[in-house]
Amino acid sequence: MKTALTIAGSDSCGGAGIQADIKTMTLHGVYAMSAITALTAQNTTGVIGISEVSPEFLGQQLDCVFKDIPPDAVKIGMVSSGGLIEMIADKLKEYNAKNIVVDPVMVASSGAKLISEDAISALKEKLFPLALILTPNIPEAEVLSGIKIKSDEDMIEAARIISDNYHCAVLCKGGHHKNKANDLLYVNGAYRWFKGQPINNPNTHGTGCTLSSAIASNLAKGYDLISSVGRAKDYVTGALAAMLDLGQGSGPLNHAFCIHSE
Ligand SMILES: Nc1ncnc2c1ncn2[C@@H]1O[C@H](COP(=O)(O)OP(=O)(O)OP(=O)(O)O)[C@@H](O)[C@H]1O
Ligand SMILES: Cc1ncc(COP(=O)(O)O)c(N)n1
Repeated sequence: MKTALTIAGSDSCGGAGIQADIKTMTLHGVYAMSAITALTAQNTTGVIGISEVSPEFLGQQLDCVFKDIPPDAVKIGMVSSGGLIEMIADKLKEYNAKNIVVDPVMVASSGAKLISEDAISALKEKLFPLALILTPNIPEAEVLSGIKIKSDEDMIEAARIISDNYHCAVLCKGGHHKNKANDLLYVNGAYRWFKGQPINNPNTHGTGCTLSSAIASNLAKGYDLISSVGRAKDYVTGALAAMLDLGQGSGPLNHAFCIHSE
């Protein structure tokens, strides 16, 4: 069985973060492991508390995983401080981790800030250079590229700037852009669109976490980067199109849409 590790925050309502990642990896037939960076108290209406682990404890979790069951792919999500990011970068280098997918989570869809300013520079300096692919949404791509994104051409230019700076592939997600369903992959100096039909579903909590862990799952299974992105996009589309409606705010996806429970 192929294996994958998520390094991310726990989401008490189960739709994003570690919980979304473990569901996604499991539904891909991949054995899921976790190293938790922070506990969040949140639901579909917002985040009310964040309790970070210490860098030392995160390091212990990573040692336990890598020394025992080395993952075939690693997904990194919410990491809210510079010290945690440095620890992750040191351990990924120490264990020569492969197939690293970084989702530079900055703000929750409910509006809560999930990262400190010092962590953004640590992400750029320490973690991005280790990544195979970064998966920013539009606001994150604006912060990382330094340009405003208003058009499809701006998405291409932002992804190019980020890819050139950190020497990795960049998937600029279009959920915050006009038609909501078109993502742009920039890799090795060329771009490719992954287009979808916009789904009229306000319940999008965790779409970004789900997409990045689906990419990691497919990489773990041996698919190349372009196939992994295409397959991950199809999975998110299916989970969104299943129209699960839970909670009072922007609810979670149905990660198990492909299993019929009745
Ligand atoms: N209404 C929609 N219809 C179809 N696909 C969508 C829709 N909204 C988002 N997506 C897809 O979901 C994925 C995540 O995109 P998005 O830009 O929302 O990321 P994000 O902001 O990181 O997500 P999150 O909601 O977890 O913060 C992308 O593949 C995007 O195309
Ligand atoms: C622990 C954790 N990680 C990531 C997100 C972002 O996901 P979303 O933007 O869908 O709320 C989140 N809300 N919580």
